[in-house]
Amino acid sequence: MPDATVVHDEVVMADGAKMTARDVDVFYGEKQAVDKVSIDVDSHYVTAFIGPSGCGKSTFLRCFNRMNDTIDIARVGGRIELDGKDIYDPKMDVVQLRARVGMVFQKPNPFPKSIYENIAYGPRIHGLASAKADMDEIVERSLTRAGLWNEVKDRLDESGTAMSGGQQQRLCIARAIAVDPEVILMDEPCSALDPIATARIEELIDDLRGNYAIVIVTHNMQQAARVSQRTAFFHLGNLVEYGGTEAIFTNPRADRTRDYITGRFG
Ligand SMILES: Nc1ncnc2c1ncn2[C@@H]1O[C@H](COP(=O)(O)OP(=O)(O)OP(=O)(O)O)[C@@H](O)[C@H]1O
Repeated sequence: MPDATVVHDEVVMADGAKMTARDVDVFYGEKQAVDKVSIDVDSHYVTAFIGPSGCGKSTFLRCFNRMNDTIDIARVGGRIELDGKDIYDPKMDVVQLRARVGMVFQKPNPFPKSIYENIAYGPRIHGLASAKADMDEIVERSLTRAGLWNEVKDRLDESGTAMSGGQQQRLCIARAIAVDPEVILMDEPCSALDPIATARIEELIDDLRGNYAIVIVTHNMQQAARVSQRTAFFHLGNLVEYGGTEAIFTNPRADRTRDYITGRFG
């Protein structure tokens, strides 16, 4: 029986959370990867999920927009709500859910289409633009927000896959933004990037903060400390401790958190 999660007062939300997870379990076949995890995600902050490799942080992240549905052997239990609505309700439209809860992956994965089409695809299938001028505006706004417009405005017809890795990742963030999400999930978004491209993504995350609830999985503790205001520490499928980032890094309360932060394991 794991110890109960240590939850700091700072992360208890008076005015309701954007997303909540309650007693979430995930199994891959017989193997349990996430064990009774409960957490609230605030819309105003960046929340970092940290912990040693294999602790279940990516698996848990994928529960928030039902990405685990795409893995045959994955089974999710417990309850996850977005604005108080059960996202695993059979009536939930998963395509709609994934527009509201967007995702950016470890490896930039632009479509093999033009830069313009990478952004326009989502708004088109969701019917967000009726005229070409509306679509042009969405494309410009999304690329501007992702800090990419000035670099690409004269080559919107070029392929998204011909850009640098860092630009591709910002394109993927622009693509997520284009459908007006409320939550953006980022699964190790910088792990394939060099330090300069990483710094730009970290700045971008900071710029986006407040407009979207952002949840980022990272095994880079310095990155979690730089970009997040909330940190959740996972170990062996358990959520060990959840609190303000500064408190987690300077004054952790659980022994397992302290050992990880001070480099004693993981
Ligand atoms: N598609 C899958 N099929 C079977 N087992 C999986 C699958 N994905 C993850 N696992 C297992 O679930 C556990 C948790 O993995 P997960 O990737 O969520 O951890 P993580 O904390 O994000 O690790 P990392 O930082 O290495 O990505 C691990 O034991 C992993 O081997």
